[in-house]
Amino acid sequence: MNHAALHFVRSLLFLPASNSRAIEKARSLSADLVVLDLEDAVKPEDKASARRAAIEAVSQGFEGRLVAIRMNALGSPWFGEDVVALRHCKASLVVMPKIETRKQIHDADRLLSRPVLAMVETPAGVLAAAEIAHDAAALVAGVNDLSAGLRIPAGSGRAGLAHSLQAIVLAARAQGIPAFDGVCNALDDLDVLEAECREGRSYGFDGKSLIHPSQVETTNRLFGPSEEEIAEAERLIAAASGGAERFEGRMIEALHVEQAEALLARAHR
Ligand SMILES: CC(C)(COP(=O)(O)OP(=O)(O)OC[C@H]1O[C@@H](n2cnc3c(N)ncnc32)[C@H](O)[C@@H]1OP(=O)(O)O)[C@@H](O)C(=O)NCCC(=O)NCCSC(=O)C[C@H](O)C(=O)O
Ligand SMILES: [Mg+2]
Repeated sequence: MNHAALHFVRSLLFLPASNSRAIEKARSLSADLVVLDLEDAVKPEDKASARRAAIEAVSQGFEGRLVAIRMNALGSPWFGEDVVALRHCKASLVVMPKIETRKQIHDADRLLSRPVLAMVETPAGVLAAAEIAHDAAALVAGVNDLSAGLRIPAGSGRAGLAHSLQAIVLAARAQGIPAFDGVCNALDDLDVLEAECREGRSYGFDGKSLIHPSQVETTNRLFGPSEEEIAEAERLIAAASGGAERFEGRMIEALHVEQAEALLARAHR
């Protein structure tokens, strides 16, 4: 399912819907999409109050920015009540964790009547990503669950995730939907975040999932076109005359003009 505004999202800020201060803080931040979490960030005893808080928060609006609610997983004790509550709430988007089949998204889409972002965060989910992407509004990598599922030792970096992350981008691109990288757990080291943003963008991700306000600026900057990229795109469009030709020491064709135009549209947005 296509949801146009999602194509311009660089930053998805997750926060526990049980944390009222974080909800208030998120209203003043420049995250492109705020995700109010009902799943892993919320303790079992707080699930019901977090659900009420999330619904109340979206009913108040979010200063014009996109807002989603991440439900509890299918098969969890809270899924049914989440569905009932979300059906009538004002969240424009829903995030579903631990998706492993296309049917799960298809059914949820019908039940909830709004676009569903599918989190791909299990080995089975990665293997089914190409199918899931048919009915999802976007794919979101869940790197914490995926690392656990793949038995990647803690602290060993993202090398072991590369194949899965690239499979997620490939699946999303094949269906023309956005793909978002997973979170960076390092809260106090923006160099680690910056390296992850650069790597994620080099894989083709459109943006990244975040867990703290301090991560928003870096992510928006690195997933948005830079001044240099914008200037180069403008020069390329001005110089291009049709087929294959030389431009600043490299070969360009019509597809490079299309890429430059897409980059300028993203920058303008
Ligand atoms: C990680 C945290 C628990 C850290 O909390 P804490 O140390 O208390 O934060 P600070 O004191 O630095 O907070 C400063 C102020 O900023 C607000 N804040 C903190 N985090 C957020 C946020 N995410 N969004 C908005 N505002 C936030 C605090 O309220 C403070 O405000 P104030 O009191 O007014 O000064 C915490 O950052 C946190 O809970 N982060 C989000 C965790 C989360 O949502 N996790 C679930 C998604 S991640 C995931 O699992 C993805 C996937 O499923 C996977 O498997 O990978
Ligand atoms: Mg997860």
